[in-house]
Amino acid sequence: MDLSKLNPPQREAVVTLQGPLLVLAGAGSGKTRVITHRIVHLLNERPGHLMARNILAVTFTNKAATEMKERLVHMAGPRAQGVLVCTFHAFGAEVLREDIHRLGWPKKFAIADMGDQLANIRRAMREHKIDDRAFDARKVLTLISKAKNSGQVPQPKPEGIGDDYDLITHLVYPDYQLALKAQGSVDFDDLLLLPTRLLREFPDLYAKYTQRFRYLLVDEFQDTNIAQLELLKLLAGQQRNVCAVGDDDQCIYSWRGAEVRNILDFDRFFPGGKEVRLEQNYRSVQMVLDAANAVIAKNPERKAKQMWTDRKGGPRVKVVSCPNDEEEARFVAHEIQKHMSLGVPADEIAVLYRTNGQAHPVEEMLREKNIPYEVVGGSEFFDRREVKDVIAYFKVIVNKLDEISLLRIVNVPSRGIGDVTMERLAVHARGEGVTLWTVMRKAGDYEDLPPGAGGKVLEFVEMIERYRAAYEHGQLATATRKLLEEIGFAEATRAHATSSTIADKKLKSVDMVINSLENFEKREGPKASLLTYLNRLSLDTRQEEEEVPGGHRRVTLMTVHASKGLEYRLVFFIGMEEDLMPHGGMQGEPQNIEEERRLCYVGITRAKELLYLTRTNVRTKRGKEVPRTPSRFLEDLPEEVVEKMDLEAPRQGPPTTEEKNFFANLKERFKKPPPGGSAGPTPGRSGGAAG
Ligand SMILES: Nc1ncnc2c1ncn2[C@@H]1O[C@H](COP(=O)(O)OP(=O)(O)OP(=O)(O)O)[C@@H](O)[C@H]1O
Ligand SMILES: [Mg+2]
Repeated sequence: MDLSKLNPPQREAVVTLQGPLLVLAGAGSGKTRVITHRIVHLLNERPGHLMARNILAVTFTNKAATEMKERLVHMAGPRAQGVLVCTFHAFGAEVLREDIHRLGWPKKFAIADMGDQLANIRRAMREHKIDDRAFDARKVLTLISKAKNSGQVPQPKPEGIGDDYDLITHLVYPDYQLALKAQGSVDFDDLLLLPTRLLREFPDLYAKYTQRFRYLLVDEFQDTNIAQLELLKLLAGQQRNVCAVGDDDQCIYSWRGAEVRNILDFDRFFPGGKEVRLEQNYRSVQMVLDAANAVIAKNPERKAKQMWTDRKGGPRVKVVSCPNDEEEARFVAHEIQKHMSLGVPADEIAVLYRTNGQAHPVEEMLREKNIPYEVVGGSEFFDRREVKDVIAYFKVIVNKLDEISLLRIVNVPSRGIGDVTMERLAVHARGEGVTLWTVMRKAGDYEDLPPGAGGKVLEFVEMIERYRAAYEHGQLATATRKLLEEIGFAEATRAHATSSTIADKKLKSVDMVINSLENFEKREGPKASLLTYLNRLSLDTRQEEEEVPGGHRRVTLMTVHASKGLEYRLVFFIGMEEDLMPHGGMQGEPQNIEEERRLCYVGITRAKELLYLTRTNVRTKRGKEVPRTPSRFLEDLPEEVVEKMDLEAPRQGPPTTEEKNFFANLKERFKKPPPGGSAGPTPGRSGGAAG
């Protein structure tokens, strides 16, 4: 590897191999690049006969992990295959796959999704006689998750001060945990907490993992939570070869438990290490960088950073006022079309927004103009009812303890097994102290079931067991087609849908599940199992894409949260208004204005060459027109970096000479991504909730 492609502080970070190392630096300064180069350097130097499998690199999203792995293989050849690159959660799942039985879970544990979690919480609430319509189970789940991520058991606040939710959470939490375990499941937070327990409680496992992972690297360290830090500290062992890179100005997940102190107090958690600062920004032109710096400078309590770029000038940041959201979308689509005709590839263009709901108008306009695009995350594909049903079948087939999924599908499509039957069976299960599945297998023995119900339950059980065996032989897609055929899924869907178009849409979603199984089998080869498929799904809820013409080169639409770490030549940051950016501004002051500001900074710093900040005067909300106020962040932009445009008096027509020249110059330079660069241009879905 050519170390001359790094600047001196980057090089220092790459070649300092022993002990803790923190790289704290602003956006686009090459932090991710330091990680990839450091790994390649490790593979070359092989300190202490190091092997690729001794290296663990942790990224924030699955997509980032895949990209980093590809880049490593590109840079270092096939030997890089052995490096484990994944998110903290995927890493936890891997550890649990091998050793969770030590804690009393079945080896084939399942990962509960949000639906499973909420169902368990509602059930526990009902058992405590708490009305699950009066109290929001989601809120309880958030509180449980917060407590778990900060390494605590939820406790009600001292008497008199705590509110109802604290108390409910405290009551429900133990039942929730027990239920998950009884179902052979873990939740997302357990993917961090249980591995930590394994390393703490079993010295042999501590030895196994600390000996295996001799070098640890963590990207986006500012958005790690306490549970992740704990796991990292344990994994670091005595050698403490931990390299963390991040930017405190980009901590944007504190609402989900990210703890910026992890990076600010790195030296306290890993004493005696080295800290490297990077100051040159290689991503953005001066105009964009100036805008970003001006916005973030207003945050108090940040580690001040000097950032400079030698990409002087560049076109000014375009601040565009639009009469309404439709016009905003039309403008964005029009500009995208214009730049594409100037030679900017679609996958170098991104549209960013604060909330998923803002994507729809833009999508419509892009479709109208036949511009290929993809929406990252935000799709409720796996929330669609029919998709959930099919997945629930998979879950039951893999794990008979999964009662939540079992109850979901036992009568879907309807097969004459009603609520009364299942309630009675549940009573028997509780009475005998066995699982629901166990009593279902002998449903014929119970006399209190409605007439004929016992036989139907037995038929269902027989079928599931038959498929359990069938899926053992791989051929997942084929088995699924058979299963759906046998249960009459298509007919039932048609019979229940209000129109044939809706039925077609639903069945198409199911086809997409089968497609994704097929792709999975192709990727994994003979070792593809339904269980690993399900685990992949829970770790990477990437939207299954609908067919879009235009192949891989597409414009990307995503939330600012999902855009972390990525870069595009052209960025449209839409909805720069109070109440959106910052979210919850105006009427209710934003809960965390500093975090909103960081989010704004993250969005701006995705742009390499040209940035559009758009806003509307009026936005349609549930059919009503709501007047809008410009974002306070727009006021922070220095006048000399901004070009204002008002669409009430639209500036139509061909690109300005300024733009033309700029792109002509850059066309050559950006034909290929610079070798060894790090942030790939085509993002998928953030682990969003994952990571
Ligand atoms: N020394 C360098 N020479 C040339 N290009 C560089 C250098 N360092 C980084 N780059 C390029 O700068 C861009 C930004 O780098 P990178 O994505 O690693 O930054 P980052 O600090 O991780 O940003 P973020 O904070 O947004 O994650 C990439 O295109 C990368 O290839
Ligand atoms: Mg990065």
